[in-house]
Amino acid sequence: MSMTMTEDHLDAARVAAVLARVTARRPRVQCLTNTVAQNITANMLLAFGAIPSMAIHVDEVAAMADGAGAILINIGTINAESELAIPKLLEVARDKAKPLVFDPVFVELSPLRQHVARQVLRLRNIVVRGNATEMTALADALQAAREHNLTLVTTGKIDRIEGPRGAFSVAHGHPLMTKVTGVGCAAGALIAAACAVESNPALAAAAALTAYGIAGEIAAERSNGPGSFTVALIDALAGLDEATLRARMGEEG
Ligand SMILES: Nc1ncnc2c1ncn2[C@@H]1O[C@H](COP(=O)(O)OP(=O)(O)OP(=O)(O)O)[C@@H](O)[C@H]1O
Ligand SMILES: Cc1ncsc1CCO
Ligand SMILES: [Mg+2]
Repeated sequence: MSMTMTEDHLDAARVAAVLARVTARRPRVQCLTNTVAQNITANMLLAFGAIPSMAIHVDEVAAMADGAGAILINIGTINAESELAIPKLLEVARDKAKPLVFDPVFVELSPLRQHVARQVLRLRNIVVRGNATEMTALADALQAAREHNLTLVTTGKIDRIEGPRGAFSVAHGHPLMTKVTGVGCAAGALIAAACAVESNPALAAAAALTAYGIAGEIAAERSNGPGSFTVALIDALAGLDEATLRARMGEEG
């Protein structure tokens, strides 16, 4: 997606303020996500200070989402049952005005995923987080959905965030983040947790991705490859403080 707005500036204090609200309020994020990324997503949410719930049964997802601070829908391993659970989550998000983050995993690869993504994109006020391939495959539907307050988050070497109330670029992170499956999926969950405590979704996404990217930079310095990087990423996210954010964001002195 091309940037059409002047970008906002994010400083360490604003990131730290969002992180502090997550830690203080411990929002629960109801995640309907893929079977590959469930574990890393739940652990990353805990490291971030949030509470994961990974319920998937079609007859209980609405109840589970009802008291949650935010909802994540990720179609990475969509199956016949989760296809039916998705509309139930959309209904709760709409009726209870809950933040909803949608991750259109591999939407470029199948007509079913295209169909489901377009159903989800009919909902107002959602955040869509995908990589460049996924966001490009949905370009027309994303463009149309901007009419109803969509926030677009395209991750990669530089994360691009664009919503009705602001636009940000986040240049933090490390290439090892692409060598562990589910790191992108977990990013969507962190954005959802931030949206539970920050009403501007673009700011919430930028704060979450800045924290995640900086945790990735720290983890890369402490690890020897993708396996140890995964553990180090969880540790680094859990250990982030405002002084570290300031130093990594060039605000020292
Ligand atoms: N080349 C890179 N350098 C630094 N950070 C990166 C790079 N590529 C991705 N990231 C970071 O990795 C995280 C995941 O983004 P990515 O775009 O790789 O997700 P994804 O492709 O959906 O991943 P997956 O589906 O495998 O979980 C983001 O926080 C992003 O900023
Ligand atoms: C590898 C994989 N396959 C379906 S979902 C997933 C996790 C990364 O998106
Ligand atoms: Mg992905």
